[in-house]
Amino acid sequence: MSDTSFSVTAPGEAGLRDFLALLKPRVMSLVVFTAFVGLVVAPVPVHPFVAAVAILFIALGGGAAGALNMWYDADIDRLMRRTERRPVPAGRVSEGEALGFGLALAGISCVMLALAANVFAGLFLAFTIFFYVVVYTVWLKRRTPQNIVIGGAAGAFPPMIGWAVATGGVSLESLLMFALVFLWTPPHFWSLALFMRDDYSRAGVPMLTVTHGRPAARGWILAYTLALIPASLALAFSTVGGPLCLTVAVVLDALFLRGALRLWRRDEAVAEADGFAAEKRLFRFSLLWLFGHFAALLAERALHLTGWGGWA
Ligand code: HEM
Ligand SMILES: CC(C)=CCC/C(C)=C/CC/C(C)=C/COP(=O)(O)OP(=O)(O)O
Repeated sequence: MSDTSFSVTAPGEAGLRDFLALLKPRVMSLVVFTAFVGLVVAPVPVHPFVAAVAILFIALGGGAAGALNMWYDADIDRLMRRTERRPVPAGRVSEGEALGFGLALAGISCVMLALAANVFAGLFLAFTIFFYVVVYTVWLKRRTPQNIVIGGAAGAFPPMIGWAVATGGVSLESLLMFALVFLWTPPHFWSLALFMRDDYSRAGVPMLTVTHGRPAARGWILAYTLALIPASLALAFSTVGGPLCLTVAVVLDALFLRGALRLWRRDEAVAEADGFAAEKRLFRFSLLWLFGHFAALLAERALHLTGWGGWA
């Protein structure tokens, strides 16, 4: 995420980089990539200009959600080392500016997506922003360790939005892409929460590692990784998958499972002593895992256009 972006501006003096940081550009890059793949693999071709405009507004909508999240979370972001330098807690952007910026961008992106693509896609983007900001950030994040499981749905909607841009609707394939991101979110986030537990504890955010301890989180990471495997294979065998997707899925799933098993077996004292190296590795690998699956869908589609790829 973009909280690591530094600015030379003094407190109260917002620079362009600060407003860019409000969009959480690093996280949103993968969100937007999954939306792009959802759009491209759909069976209805989209004019390249419409596709480019749609992706731009999905990116801006995702960024708006990030800005609204940072507006609401400024108090807890101030208490965590990872987030204390963000524009709002650091005082470079006021809460009012972040709120206004987020709301304006959210409104513009949803309306423009509805006009450029279709009303369903625009409403779906609005619902996703609502889900991330209101359901996850405002309602669940500070209340329950299930926050990221339920709230994670927001991050899983973008490939469905991409699909909706092309088709105007929902399908089994777009639901399988949703399931892939939805089941991936807990191992993605909880592996990070294993080595960031103290930050969340300081801020009073009830992440699983704080409320139930690290050993429980290790067990849940393994459980979700096991659930992720059938979802990834089902997607590979669907109409948007093919032999390439299946190969990538088998390799990445095996590596993810190996990493999750390793974390599960780890002794807490050993993990603490080596600075949570294996946990950090699995977190980084989770990003590669998701990117790899969606890149494989894209490659399968490209092969399909040349007469190869796909199951048919
Ligand atoms: C509720 C769901 C999620 C939670 C709680 C979560 C949480 C986090 C956190 C706390 C970080 C560390 C960011 C930092 O450097 O400060 C992170 C990194 C990241 N997340 Fe997630 N995440 C979620 C869903 C997603 C989704 C759906 C995607 C993309 C599809 C995603 C992509 C990324 C990426 C690309 C990074 C690395 C950013 C970097 O390079 O620093 N995350 N996530
Ligand atoms: C198109 C669209 C609207 C997309 C939204 C996609 C989305 C919800 C992605 C989730 C990304 C994320 C960083 C969640 C963590 O928030 P956090 O508040 O727990 O993380 P933080 O502590 O780093 O702020």
